[in-house]
Amino acid sequence: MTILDIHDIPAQRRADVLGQVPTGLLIGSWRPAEHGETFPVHDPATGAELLQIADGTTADALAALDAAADAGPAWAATSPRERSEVLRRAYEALTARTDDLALLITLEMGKPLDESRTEVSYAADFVRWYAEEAVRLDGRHTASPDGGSRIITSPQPVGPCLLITPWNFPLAMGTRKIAPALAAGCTVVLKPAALTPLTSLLMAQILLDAGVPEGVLNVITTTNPGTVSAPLMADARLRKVSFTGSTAVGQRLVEQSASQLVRTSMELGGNAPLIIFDDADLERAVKGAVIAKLRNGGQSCVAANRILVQEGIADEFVARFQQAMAAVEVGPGTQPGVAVGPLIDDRAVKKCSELVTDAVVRGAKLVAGGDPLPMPGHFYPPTVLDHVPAGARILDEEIFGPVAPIVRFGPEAEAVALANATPFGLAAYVFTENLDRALRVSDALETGMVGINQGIVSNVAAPFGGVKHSGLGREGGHEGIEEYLETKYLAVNKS
Ligand SMILES: O=CCCCC(=O)O
Repeated sequence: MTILDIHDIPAQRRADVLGQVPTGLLIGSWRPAEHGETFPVHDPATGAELLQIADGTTADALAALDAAADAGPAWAATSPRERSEVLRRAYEALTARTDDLALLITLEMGKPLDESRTEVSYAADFVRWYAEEAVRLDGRHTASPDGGSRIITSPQPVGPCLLITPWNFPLAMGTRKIAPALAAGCTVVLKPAALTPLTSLLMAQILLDAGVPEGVLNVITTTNPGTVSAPLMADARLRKVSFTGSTAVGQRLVEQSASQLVRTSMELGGNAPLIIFDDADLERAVKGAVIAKLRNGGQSCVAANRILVQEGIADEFVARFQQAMAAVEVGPGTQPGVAVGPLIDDRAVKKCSELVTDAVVRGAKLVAGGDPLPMPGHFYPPTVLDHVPAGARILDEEIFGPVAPIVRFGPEAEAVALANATPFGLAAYVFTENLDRALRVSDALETGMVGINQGIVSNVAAPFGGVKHSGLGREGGHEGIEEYLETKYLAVNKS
């Protein structure tokens, strides 16, 4: 591993991009928080304060729902083509601002600039995809079995939505929810994570400039998420909540959804197994394992959390994987050549350290990394643990960092049993050159997504989501817009 020096981008460029971020709340139009309170947003690479922004209250959240509810009927009544064109303009505008948005993502979240650019393109693509889906919504027309009625169905927007997004993909997790909601004719209140709200604020301004009407998109930033979400969940006007984050918070929101029977989409935690069989293409498996582990510094719900390797190939795989992980450059995301930036905060570094120590104490062998880096910011190196025994915490908990625990297995059935031995069920990865095995194992895995011979499943055209404690519903693809639609059925007398 190479640890690069802290080398910042020019102060003027940084000030320019921060100067473009609106610092208020978007409640129809931009406003300060009700009580004028603000909170700081920090750079995880240096700990430096980036900006102070409005700290929203319950009253602000309810005002945002007022704005969304008031704007709802007019937005739902726009033609699909009109909504599509607003979204298409938003896609063009986001793409044109790639450099600004990418720098902002790197400054507040830490990922390397190249990865931030990839996130901007991924995020903008959701907007393009749903601009295209907006004009492809349809229903059915059929006859009742007795021939006495026509049955006509049509999709209707569910109504005002609360969208709660995480810090790890501050732009893409926003557009993955906002774009299908707006395409369906819904209005929204967005609550971004307190650690990374700046990207959402700039994105919101870009969407307004592209023609999203006042009240259709509202943004409440806050350090106290419960004071925003709980009153909205209890309000009969809210019809939908979409959340990406931890399973514990998701469960709380699902409980709260009961009182007003609010529809829920929950994209929650993961514990992805990455399974490598003896018959895998080893080069492809190593490359896939590195990306599945290190994308976003391992801070992703679909990150490979457990690497399961079949005995016959294990020594060779571990040798090559250890070498690839150890060669990765770690440093501030603004530094060229860096592939892994800082973790989001000290707690994340502490968690990685604790999980590694626990595994080693139980008998795992540390073969790369293993200690927080002695530099300012929250840096943890790519780390590989071999022979991790059952019972180690790292096999049961979401790591959210660049640590790869390896478990060796014998027969295929053992791999499937190990993979499924978790309450989570988001993503899994399978590496094998045998098509029958790939499909058989994929069928047996209790997950919403399976990557076959590749370490990335994310794709705007595909339904992203999990089973078991990993959530409810799907985002992306055609399925993603259905989360924001109700079916209305007309019974038309035929006689
Ligand atoms: O933590 C989950 C974010 C998922 C990002 C993606 O790959 O779409």
